[in-house]
Amino acid sequence: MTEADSEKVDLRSEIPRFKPATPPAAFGEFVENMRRLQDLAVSIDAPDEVYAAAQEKTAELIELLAPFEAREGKGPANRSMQLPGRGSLLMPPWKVEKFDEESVVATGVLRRYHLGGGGVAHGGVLPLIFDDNFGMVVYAAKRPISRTAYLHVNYRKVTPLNVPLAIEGKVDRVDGRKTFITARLTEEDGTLLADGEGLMVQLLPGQP
Ligand SMILES: CCCCCCCCCCCCCC(=O)SCCNC(=O)CCNC(=O)[C@H](O)C(C)(C)COP(=O)(O)OP(=O)(O)OC[C@H]1O[C@@H](n2cnc3c(N)ncnc32)[C@H](O)[C@@H]1OP(=O)(O)O
Repeated sequence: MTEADSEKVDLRSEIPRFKPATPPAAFGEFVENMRRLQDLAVSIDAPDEVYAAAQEKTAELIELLAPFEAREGKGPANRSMQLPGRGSLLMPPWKVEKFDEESVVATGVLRRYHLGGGGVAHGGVLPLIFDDNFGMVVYAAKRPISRTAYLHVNYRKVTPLNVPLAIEGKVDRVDGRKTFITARLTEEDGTLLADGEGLMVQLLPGQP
């Protein structure tokens, strides 16, 4: 078996196996600094010389990091379960609080770089949170590896920034290859902000 073959799941599908990572000590702080940079990049109103200095520093950073670019599943980003958002900058920095067959709960805040307009979260961020939750529900419920066929979000109230939020998703029903999942996004006091439903379809061998 080649190294590439050993990274495939043979019993359920051929998509890459999810392998949790134990990140190097400085990785978590590096990601948090990158998140802070994202907050600043979307919010600062600085003089030209500040942008010029920042541009030089970011160019240095790119030069430092570029030689270490690795294929999917090799670096710690997206696989570090103990870090907010699994250490992925794509994901909001939320922590998984519950991960079992009954449900998956994640909590966290949305921050400045998630701003849509009017001081509240961009509507497009919510499907990302729901989709990620659905993916974890499929894993936690030990359903076969699946992809999202559809995802429907009902926006019940605007979603505030910098306020503790929680999403809880669970399997609603199963029909052959199809797993239907429902989830609710709430504030700490239980106020419903959005609810969603999705269909995850089991991948067949050979499906990407
Ligand atoms: C420790 C572990 C931690 C884990 C952490 C990791 C978390 C990571 C989380 C990341 C998570 C990210 C996750 C992501 O974001 S996955 C990325 C987003 N999703 C995609 O890119 C999927 C693209 N689409 C496809 O690949 C195919 O269309 C799929 C595979 C979905 C189905 O194509 P396939 O050719 O295989 O199947 P089929 O067409 O015969 O359909 C099969 C059945 O399904 C029914 N159907 C299909 N579509 C729909 C629809 N739209 N509405 C209603 N029904 C629909 C269909 O009627 C049929 O039903 P039935 O006639 O049998 O009754």
